[in-house]
Amino acid sequence: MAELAVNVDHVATLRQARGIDYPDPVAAAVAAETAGADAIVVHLREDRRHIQERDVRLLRQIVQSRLILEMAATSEMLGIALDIMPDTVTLVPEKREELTTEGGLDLISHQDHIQDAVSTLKNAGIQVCIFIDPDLDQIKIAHKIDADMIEIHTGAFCDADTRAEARREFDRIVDAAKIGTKLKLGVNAGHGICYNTIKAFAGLHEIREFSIGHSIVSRAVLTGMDRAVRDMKKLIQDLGQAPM
Ligand SMILES: CC(=O)[C@@H](O)[C@H](O)COP(=O)(O)O
Ligand SMILES: NCC(=O)COP(=O)(O)O
Repeated sequence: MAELAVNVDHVATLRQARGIDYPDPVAAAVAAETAGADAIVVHLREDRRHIQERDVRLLRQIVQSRLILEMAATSEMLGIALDIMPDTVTLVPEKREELTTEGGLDLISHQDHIQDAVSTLKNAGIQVCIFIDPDLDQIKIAHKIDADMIEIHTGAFCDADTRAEARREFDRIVDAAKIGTKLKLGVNAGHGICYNTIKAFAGLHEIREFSIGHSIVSRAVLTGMDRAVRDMKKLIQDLGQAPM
C-alpha cells in the first residue's frame, strides 16, 4: 500500500497571516502522525512565507515517522539541511513570485548543479528525492545523477480543465512511474492532489508515497469548524450573565 506524507505548510500560512504563534505546524504534524501519516513534509521557502527554520528544527525533534524537507538547491538551504538532518530532502525549483511550485526541476538545464547537491546530501546520509515533471528525459537524468527517489509533479493532472487534458496528463504520470520504477528509483507523487483526484491512482502500484498538503489542511479547517464554534460558544456561555 502506498504511504501518505502530509505537508503542513499551510498551517503555517495561517499563522504567518497574523504574525502570531498559532496555529503551529508542529502541533499539526503531531496530529497528522496520530491519524496515521507516514511522513511529515515541509517546504522551507527562501522567502519564509510559511514554514520557518524554527519549525523545521522542532519537527526534527518531534516527528516520529519521517521528516521530508522540500527546498531549493541553494547553498543556504543545503547548509540548513546538513545542520538539521531531515530523513529526506526533496529538491524543488523555486521562484520568489510564484503562488506555489509551478513545475518540476529542470534537470536538463541544471544537471551539474543538482548533481552536486545530490552528492553533498547523500554523503551526509540524507536521502534525496527530486521533484520532476512526468518527463522521461528528466527521469533518466535523475537516475544518472544518483537520486534515490523522484516525486512526480501531479499538478498538471490535478489542475486540468478538461477530461481529455486530465487523461493525457495522467497517462504521462503512468509512463513516468513505470520508467522510474524500472530504473530502480523510488517513485512518489505530489502536488495538488485532492479527495477526488487521488481516486485516479487506483491500481498504479508503482507509486510508493503520495505527498499531500493543501487539500488536507483545507478539509481540516472545514471538518473542524463545528467543534471550534461549539468550543467558543461554550466558553461564552460559561462567562455567565454580564453584570448590569
Ligand atoms: C513541491 C510541491 O509541490 C509542494 O510541496 C509545494 O512546493 C509546497 O509548497 P507551497 O506549500 O509553498 O505551495
Ligand atoms: N510535494 C507536494 C506536497 O508536499 C504537497 O503539495 P500540495 O498538496 O500542498 O499541493
